[in-house]
Amino acid sequence: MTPSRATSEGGPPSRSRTVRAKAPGKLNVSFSVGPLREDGYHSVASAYLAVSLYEEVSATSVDGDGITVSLRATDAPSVPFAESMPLDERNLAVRAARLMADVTEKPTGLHLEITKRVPVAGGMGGGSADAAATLLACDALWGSGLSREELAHLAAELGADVPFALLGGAAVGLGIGDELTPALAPGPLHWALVLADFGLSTPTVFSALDRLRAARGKTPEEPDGVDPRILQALRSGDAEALAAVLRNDLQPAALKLAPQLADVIDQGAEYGALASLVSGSGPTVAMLARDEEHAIELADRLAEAGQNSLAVHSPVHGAKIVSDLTR
Ligand SMILES: C[C@@](CO)(OP(=O)(O)O)[C@H](O)COP(=O)(O)OP(=O)(O)OC[C@H]1O[C@@H](n2ccc(N)nc2=O)[C@H](O)[C@@H]1O
Ligand SMILES: Nc1ncnc2c1ncn2[C@@H]1O[C@H](COP(=O)(O)OP(=O)(O)O)[C@@H](O)[C@H]1O
Repeated sequence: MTPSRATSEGGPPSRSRTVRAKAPGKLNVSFSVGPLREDGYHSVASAYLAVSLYEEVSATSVDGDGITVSLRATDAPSVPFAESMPLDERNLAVRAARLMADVTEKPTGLHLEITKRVPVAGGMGGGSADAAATLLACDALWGSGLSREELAHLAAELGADVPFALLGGAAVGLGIGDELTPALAPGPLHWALVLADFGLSTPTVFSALDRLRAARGKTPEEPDGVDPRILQALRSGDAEALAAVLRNDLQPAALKLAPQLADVIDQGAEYGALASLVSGSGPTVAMLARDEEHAIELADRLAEAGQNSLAVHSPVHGAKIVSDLTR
């Protein structure tokens, strides 16, 4: 889609500059959920891994003021209903640009074009990756010169997962998932992902978990960090050790809302995945493989069986600038 561009009437078209940035989707290889807090969030302990599925955002300076956004047709045919992404002020990339403009007191006049590769509402933080890439792109475009730390503060205002999309690699997230400590994970770890043809809303999945716990008379404890065995498995890049300790407290709630995901998890076991896990609030299912060849083989078999699947690796870098062009 071509960005609509307002030019000053009668005058020559202004030169425009485009900064392109990319940021990765994520998996939570461990996700412990504590009690519901007064602000509507849950305290969590998350072990994040950035995966090789990247969102890209092109930020172009345009005449006039206002922020517009469009979806770029992607070369990855696998993103289900990418067009369901909101193309207005609700878009996380637009919210990120608006926040940058407010904080740095820059005039807006901006068009954002998003290349979507991470499934929408898939539990892989695609919108968060768009927000992180936008923060970086706008910082460069407007010459704001914010530090990584200042950008991380802005990221946390946009959503629990946004700081990790900025950081990338592997990290432990406490608080609501936004208080990050990088983790050692030389990797590589290889996965087959199964993308669903529907989305799950993050708040709905958290609420479903609260209801499941209430029905069982369970009061959740404050999470006291990530299981050291997870961090050890990440440090050693040992896929089999990691497979034995993967954890996602949201999984039972996602399965309650979308029972068909249990079949996908069973399929992973049948096809020889080391372990299968719902990613974040779902519905994407991540299957851990022994190595790259195994991940590709798994993804191929799943595709033959009619699933929308692809192989990815982790960890990968966080948000970064890809190009900076003036035309
Ligand atoms: C579950 C996780 C796991 O990484 O990812 P996704 O499955 O969404 O990708 C995250 O916690 C999601 O992070 P993110 O998607 O950025 O959440 P936000 O926009 O900040 O919050 C959306 C809503 O989710 C719920 N929420 C989110 C984070 C958290 N620690 N507790 C919550 O209860 C709240 O209802 C909140 O209003
Ligand atoms: N840039 C964006 N990309 C995707 N979804 C977005 C974006 N901005 C806002 N949204 C809204 O946020 C919801 C969840 O976004 P997403 O990050 O894709 O999933 P998840 O939170 O499951 O990782 C979507 O259903 C969509 O309505």
